[in-house]
Amino acid sequence: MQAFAEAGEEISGLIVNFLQLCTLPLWGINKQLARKVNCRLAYCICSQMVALLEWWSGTECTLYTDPESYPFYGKENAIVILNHNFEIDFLCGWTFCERFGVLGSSKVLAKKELAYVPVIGWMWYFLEIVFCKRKWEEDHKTVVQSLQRLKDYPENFWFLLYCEGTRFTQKKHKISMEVAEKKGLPKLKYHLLPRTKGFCVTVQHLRGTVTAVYDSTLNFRNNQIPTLTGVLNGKKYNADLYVRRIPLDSIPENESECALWLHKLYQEKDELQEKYSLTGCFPGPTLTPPRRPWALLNWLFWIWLLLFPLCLILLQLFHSGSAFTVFTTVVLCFAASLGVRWMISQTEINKGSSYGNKEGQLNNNA
Ligand SMILES: CC/C=C\C/C=C\C/C=C\C/C=C\C/C=C\C/C=C\CCC(=O)SCCNC(=O)CCNC(=O)[C@H](O)C(C)(C)COP(=O)(O)OP(=O)(O)OC[C@H]1O[C@@H](n2cnc3c(N)ncnc32)[C@H](O)[C@@H]1OP(=O)(O)O
Ligand SMILES: CCCCCCCCCCCCCCCC(=O)OC[C@@H](O)COP(=O)(O)O
Repeated sequence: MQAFAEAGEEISGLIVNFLQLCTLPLWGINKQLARKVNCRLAYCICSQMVALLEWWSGTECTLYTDPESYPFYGKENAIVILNHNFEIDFLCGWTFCERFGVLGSSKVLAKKELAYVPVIGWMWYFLEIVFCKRKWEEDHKTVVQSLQRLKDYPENFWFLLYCEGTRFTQKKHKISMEVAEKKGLPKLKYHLLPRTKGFCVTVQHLRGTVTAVYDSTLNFRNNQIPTLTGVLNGKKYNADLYVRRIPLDSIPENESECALWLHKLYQEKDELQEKYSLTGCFPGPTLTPPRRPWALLNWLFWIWLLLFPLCLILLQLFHSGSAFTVFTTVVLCFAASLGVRWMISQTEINKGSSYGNKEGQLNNNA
C-alpha cells in the first residue's frame, strides 16, 4: 500500500510538473493568470503530502496563538520564522498553510540544491520560490531580484525563513555557539545562531508587501522524533506550533538594528523552548483550525486516476508479457522506488549538508 502511495505521489507530481511546463506560454500573455494557475497546480502536489500527514498518519497539529491574531492568518502576506529541528517541520508548516488556505502560494528561502529535486523542486520553479547558495556574496543579487518579483503576487502568501540556515545537530550547535561567543551574543540552548542577512533583506524588500512576521516555534510531544518515513508508515505524531504575530512596522529598518532584533527574537524563542521542555506545552490558548477535506479529496482523486490503471497494466504485463517485458517493468519499478527513496533522503538530518559545520567562510555545503 505504501509503495502504491509513493508511486501515485511521484507520477501525479510529474504530471503536474508537465502541466506547469505547459503554462510557460501563458506567462508572456497574462502573468497574473499564470501565477494563479500555478498556485492551484502546486496545491495538487503539496496537498497530497499534507493528506499523508493529516489523514494517512493521523498526526495531530495543535496551534497555540492569541485570539486577536487569529483572524489575520491566511488573510495577509506574512514572513514566517520557524525553528529547524525536525525532518518534517516543513510538512507541519504546509499543514497550517492548507488549513489557512495559502498552501498553493506559500514560499520559502530555500537552498539551491532543492531546486533539482524532481516534483517538489521543479514545482517551486513555477512558484517563484527564492533560492540561495548560502554564500551571501553570490546570493545577494539573486535573492533581492526574486524578492522584488513577489511585490505584485496575486495571491496571499507566507514566506518561510529558517533563519538558522540548516537543521540542528549537536556539532552545528557547538560551532554556532562559538560564533555567538566571539560576537558577544548570549548562548542559545535549543537553536543555532540565526543568520541575519536573509531576514534583513527580506524585511527590507517585502516591506509594503507583507504586513507581519509570524514568529513560530514547533515541537513534538513526548520527545517524538518524527520522520517522513514514519509518516509514510502511518505513524501518528503530535505537533505543537506556537505562533506570535508581530506587525512588520515594529521591526527596525536599519540593517544592524534589524540583525540585533533577530538575535533578541531567538533569545526569546530559546526561553519559550525551555518552558516547553519543562512543561510539555506552550503557554496560552490553543486555537487549532480543523483539517479540511480538500487535501484528502485531491489525494483520493489521484489514487483513483492513477493507481487502478497502473495495477491493470502491471497485471496484464505479468500475465501476457514476455520475460523481457516483465524484467524491464521490474527494473523500471525498482528505479522509481529508488527515486522516491532518494527524495525522502533529502529530508533526513543525518544525510544533511555540512553547512554550519565549519565556522566562518568555509561553511559551504558538502
Ligand atoms: C499560523 C501559522 C504560522 C506558521 C506556519 C508555519 C510555516 C508555514 C510557512 C510556509 C511554508 C512554505 C514552504 C515550506 C516548504 C518547504 C521548505 C523546506 C525547506 C527549505 C528550507 C531550506 O532550504 S533552509 C536553507 C536555506 N535557507 C537559509 O539559509 C535561510 C537563512 N539564511 C540566511 O538568511 C543567510 O543569511 C543567507 C542564506 C541569505 C546567506 O548565507 P551565508 O552563509 O552567506 O550567511 P551569512 O552572511 O548570514 O553568514 C555569515 C555570518 O554568519 C556568521 N557565522 C559563521 N559561521 C556561523 C555559524 N556556524 N553559525 C552562525 N553564524 C555563523 C559569520 O560570522 C557571519 O556573521 P556576520 O556578522 O558577518 O553577518
Ligand atoms: C508518498 C509520497 C512519497 C514521496 C516523497 C517525496 C518527498 C519529497 C521531499 C522533498 C524535500 C522537501 C524539502 C526538504 C526540506 C528540508 O528539510 O531541507 C533542509 C534544509 O532546510 C536545510 O538543509 P541542511 O543544511 O541539510 O540541514
